[in-house]
Amino acid sequence: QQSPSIALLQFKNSLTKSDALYNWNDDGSNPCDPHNVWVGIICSNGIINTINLSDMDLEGEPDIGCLEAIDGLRALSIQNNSLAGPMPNINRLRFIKAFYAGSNWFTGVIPSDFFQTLGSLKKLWLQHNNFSGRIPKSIGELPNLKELHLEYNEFSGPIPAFLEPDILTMLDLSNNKLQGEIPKSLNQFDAKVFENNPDLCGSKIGKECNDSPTATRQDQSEPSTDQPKSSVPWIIMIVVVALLILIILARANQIDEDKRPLGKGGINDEAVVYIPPTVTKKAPTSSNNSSIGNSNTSVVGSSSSNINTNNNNNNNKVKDAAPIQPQVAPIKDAAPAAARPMGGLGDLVMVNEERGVFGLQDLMKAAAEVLGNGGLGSAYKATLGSGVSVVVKRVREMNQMTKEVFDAEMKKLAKLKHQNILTPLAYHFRKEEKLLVSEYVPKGSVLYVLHGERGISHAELQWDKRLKIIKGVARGMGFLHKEFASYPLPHGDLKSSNVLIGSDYEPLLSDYAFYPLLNNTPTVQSMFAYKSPEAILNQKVSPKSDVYCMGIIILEIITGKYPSQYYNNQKGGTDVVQWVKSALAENRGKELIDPEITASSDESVSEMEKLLHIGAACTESEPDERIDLTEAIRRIEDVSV
Ligand SMILES: Nc1ncnc2c1ncn2[C@@H]1O[C@H](COP(=O)(O)OP(=O)(O)OP(=O)(O)O)[C@@H](O)[C@H]1O
Repeated sequence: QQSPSIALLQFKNSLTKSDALYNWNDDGSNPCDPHNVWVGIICSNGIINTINLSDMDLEGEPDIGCLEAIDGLRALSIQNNSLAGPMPNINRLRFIKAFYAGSNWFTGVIPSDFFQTLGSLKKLWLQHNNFSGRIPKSIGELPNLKELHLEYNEFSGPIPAFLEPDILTMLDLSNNKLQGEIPKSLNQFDAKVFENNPDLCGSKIGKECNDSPTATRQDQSEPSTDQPKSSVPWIIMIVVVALLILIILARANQIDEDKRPLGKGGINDEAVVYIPPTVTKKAPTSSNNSSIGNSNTSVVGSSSSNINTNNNNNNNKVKDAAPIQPQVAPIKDAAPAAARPMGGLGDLVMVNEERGVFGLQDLMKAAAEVLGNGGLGSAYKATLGSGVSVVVKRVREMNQMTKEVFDAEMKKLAKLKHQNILTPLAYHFRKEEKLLVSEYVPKGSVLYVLHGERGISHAELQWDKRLKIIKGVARGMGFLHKEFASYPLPHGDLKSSNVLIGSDYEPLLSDYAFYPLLNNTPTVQSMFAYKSPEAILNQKVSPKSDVYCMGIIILEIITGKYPSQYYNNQKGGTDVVQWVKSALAENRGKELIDPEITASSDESVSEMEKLLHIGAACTESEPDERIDLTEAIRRIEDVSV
């Protein structure tokens, strides 16, 4: 059998652009050599178990099958590149558990039985590609499948039957061309995961299925081929109609800027504009993809003439910045500030010039990527001409706010100085648009590093780092509770996606102190503090609700489990509160600690257990019985590495 290094080189040779893999060389070096580990390779005890090639600007048609020679390989990510061709031959990696191939240019029909050999597969991420035809039946037959992302493709036909729907905790089939009835076995998922499939029906999305051939097709036996009927005439028709709409929109826009949905309030932002992700992906330079970059591209976001319509020249890529965003409908919201015209819209107010001074014009010119669309609004990463990357958060429903109140709140936030608090850099206020700009933190959030791709940062998330993060979160919370002592919720939205990992693993809290800005709007309910038992039971929140949120993070970090509390319906993830509570009652706390941290720090298990107890005390369901923040911080500070 081939050696792992030969297999890796063969894989590299299948690519037409692989500059990032600069130390993958045929020089007898060992990919796991701790002094010169090959880029993207993650080893455990000298054996390759993960290959993480996300975001490496790779191009070509990857030969993944040759990696079957790497026995220990369990996770592979090629996400966010410009790879193309048919579905890569991952089916030769019979022991693979996680495969991430989102945001590339893969095309074509995947054979129905393609996944048959992949009985160990738990995570399959193929979103934002151009796959077509039916969702392979064999996906539904995977016995261990937990996460399935197929959104933003061209899949058609019925949703296949899932043999193990209860195991499936994360699913997104939105933005395809699926047809027929949504299987009842998928009822645990939010309607969002099926949206933008005009021909789907079922009680889940409130659309009755009639007996039309479309609606009943999934009950019939599968046709002999997965290929849908010729769609060429339809495509021509759609393109013509789209062009007509565009021309009309462009005219309307010229006539009266204020009549655009984004120009005036009153129209639901979500219904108005979205950036088709295939438009913002970077097309591979080596393959002939011209059709992707032209007529489609002019549809971007709105009728703005400022948008860069030449896809081959722009660097925008839809980035799956946080692969774990279960309650989020990604990439569907208004165009980023960076992609909209600013005529007469006022400018940014800079409140912190440490990262330089910039204005809306600079944001407009910046390469923008969608990071996500959370409960409070959507977030974009924009890389300015100066090379500085910032995050623009477009917050929903702050419309009742007067400019004076908003200014005052922003200035308060800008003054905060604490090593565990991310302070804003700038903001923008218009009656119908509020933007908050902050520094982009490259490592991402605790959510991402802990549960997302098992990359280098994850491997580094050992006991000492986890303790550092928990202490930093506690210190940041202590600071916010002093600064905003009069607020019912000094933070309000503390959860692992709002804890960013700064340099040297010092955590930075973000999205805090929004309560006064959101109060009296439905959006306030999206804050995580509203998932505390007192809020669920009687809509009451208090600073103790923040303590509950902190407890969830502590339990999440120590157990390594994704808390069910982050889901809207609590039907996925682990109920960390109950799980820890019952285990502690039976003196079994040790069993719950993430084996990834006990393996290398066995001597510290008793300290880890202390944190489980603190987490449990913070998540007591009765606020009166819940430990208060000062006491929690004191106990956390007592824990040592
Ligand atoms: N400054 C930043 N640097 C790097 N990543 C960020 C930054 N701000 C946000 N993110 C990441 O971008 C993604 C989207 O953020 P966003 O705040 O919109 O969603 P969220 O945290 O999931 O939900 P919510 O809106 O309820 O806070 C999250 O995964 C978040 O961790």
